[in-house]
Amino acid sequence: MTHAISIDAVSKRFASLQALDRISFTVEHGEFFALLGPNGAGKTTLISAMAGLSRADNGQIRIMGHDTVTEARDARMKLGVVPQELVFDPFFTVRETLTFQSGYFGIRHNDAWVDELLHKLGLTDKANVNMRALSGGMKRRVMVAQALVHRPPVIVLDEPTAGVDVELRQSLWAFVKELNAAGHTIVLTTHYLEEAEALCSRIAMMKKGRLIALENKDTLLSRSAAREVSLQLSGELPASLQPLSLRQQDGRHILALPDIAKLEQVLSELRLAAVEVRELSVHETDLEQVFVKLMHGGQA
Ligand SMILES: Nc1ncnc2c1ncn2[C@@H]1O[C@H](COP(=O)(O)OP(=O)(O)OP(=O)(O)O)[C@@H](O)[C@H]1O
Repeated sequence: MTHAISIDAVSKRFASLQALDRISFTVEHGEFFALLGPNGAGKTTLISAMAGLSRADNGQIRIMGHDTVTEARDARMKLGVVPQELVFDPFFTVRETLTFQSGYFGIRHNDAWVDELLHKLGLTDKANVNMRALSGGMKRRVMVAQALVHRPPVIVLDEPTAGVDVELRQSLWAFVKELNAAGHTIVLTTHYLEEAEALCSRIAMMKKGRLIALENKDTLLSRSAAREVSLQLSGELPASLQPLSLRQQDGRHILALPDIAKLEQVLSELRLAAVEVRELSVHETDLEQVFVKLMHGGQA
């Protein structure tokens, strides 16, 4: 039984920097998988190796069973990568860009699928506009379309929502969810835990070239209170909220917020007790801390 993606002991070094250090994991067919990590963790380097754009020093990567080095073309045909950077030829129209990309994969007469992609990504009325005349968000959509011209079963999105407005973010996720529901395997890299939480079933965390954790989302969430609410109050914290209290800090009460809906309950308990909220802020627990604590067996 092949995996959608299999990464086995992959290492890569740039001069003295160990960008990937014996990374191993698999992604199953139809999975929605998140790859998280701070800047410089090695996510993009790993994606480049998956796409055959760069070569690992050691180890093996297979896409739908095809080795990215010895069966590079087959592996590439099975994979669509939405790059982090906007890479395009400014003089081509959107349709030309997608038609050329189809040609790159040896696909002719791809108009019906290109039309469908344009439609799904809200680009139909931009089909004949030059790339350079598009807004950043529109260019980002073309990057997504470009990654899909060859109908790849495995799709990797490298921080597709960085610098993207809320509306595009939502429509992009709706589209990616649709692709996943249709059976595509999705790998998403992001800095945002919330995005990974909302979309993915498993979450991997990289740091300094290493895979430091790999968890089912539900396991991860059940083992960590990922959010906290900090409250400055006019009076005492009501007894009913004591169980949520984590600590007091600079005159503020810090409460655990297992899910955002709990905030409503916190506020209504305060109202009932006639305690006024002078200041309120919600913080994400740093994901890295969550993972590191999990790895060391502690509670986050
Ligand atoms: N071509 C290269 N030459 C030298 N060093 C490189 C090269 N490409 C990446 N690196 C280095 O490898 C490390 C991993 O970079 P990479 O871009 O893979 O991280 P990332 O996890 O994708 O980060 P980000 O979230 O910022 O995109 C970084 O320290 C980076 O500077």
